[in-house]
Amino acid sequence: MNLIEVDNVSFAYTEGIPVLKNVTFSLNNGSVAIIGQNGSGKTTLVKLLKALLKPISGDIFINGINTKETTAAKLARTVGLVFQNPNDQIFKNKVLDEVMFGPLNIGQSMEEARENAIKALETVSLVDKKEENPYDLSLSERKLVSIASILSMDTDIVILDEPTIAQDYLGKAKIRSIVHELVQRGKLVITITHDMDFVGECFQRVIVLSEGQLLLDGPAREVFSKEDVLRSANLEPPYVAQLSKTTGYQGVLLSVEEFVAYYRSAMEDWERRS
Ligand SMILES: Nc1ncnc2c1ncn2[C@@H]1O[C@H](COP(=O)(O)OP(=O)(O)OP(=O)(O)O)[C@@H](O)[C@H]1O
Repeated sequence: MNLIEVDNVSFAYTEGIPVLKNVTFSLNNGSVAIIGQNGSGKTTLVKLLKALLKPISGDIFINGINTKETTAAKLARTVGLVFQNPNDQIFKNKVLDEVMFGPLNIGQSMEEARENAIKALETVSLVDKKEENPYDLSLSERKLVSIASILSMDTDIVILDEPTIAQDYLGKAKIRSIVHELVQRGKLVITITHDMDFVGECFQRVIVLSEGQLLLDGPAREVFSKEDVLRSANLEPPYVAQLSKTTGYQGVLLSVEEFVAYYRSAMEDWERRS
């Protein structure tokens, strides 16, 4: 059984104006980025995965349960969704209370919830801010608090909506390490993002939506090699992939680490031959 099964799903907010058209894919554990230009249907798709919306045709199964027969609240133990804007998610006036809210809501004891919240705050390096008001923190820190409040529930599926927005270099590095750690622990991590560098560095699989349809679905390296198809959806491969092309490299490099390793071995080759 797949963790997520999306079977021929269509959706419209307004009758006759489809936003998603016959989308089919399945996901298990690992990391998946859903990309596409503005309005291609990414946020709608993750709201469907969380049962905040229901398909008008087709079905979505989460752990075998049809989202038409459940609610977002009932899925809270399985699917955690971190909103793009932390201000839409945060409503407590103490960081610790905010991060404990989810665990308490799914029935954990006070002690268990506190323990899980502290663990989650350690993961995002904000345990020292646990007594503060989230609104006294920077936007970047608030975003990390909203991630912690999902991590504290230890769901099998973690969905991150534009996690790198408002993050500086260190914040992005922190989010990358959180994604890697979750994947290592066997979770399914889904992101929707416009940040192709983040996708290249962090995500194993890429799903491309274009005008509500699934345009590409495959390993990141394969998807980013299809430049013409990406261009037709107004998307570009990660910067490092584009840079490596200018050096004559034939494949697709996805991260700075891969670029440095390639460049180093090319220089060694060149030195050996000269
Ligand atoms: N609540 C809503 N009511 C009506 N139309 C909506 C609603 N939410 C989104 N839409 C429309 O649905 C389409 C898909 O929007 P969606 O937000 O899913 O796309 P997206 O790929 O996430 O875009 P972005 O990258 O800009 O966040 C757009 O045309 C949008 O205007």
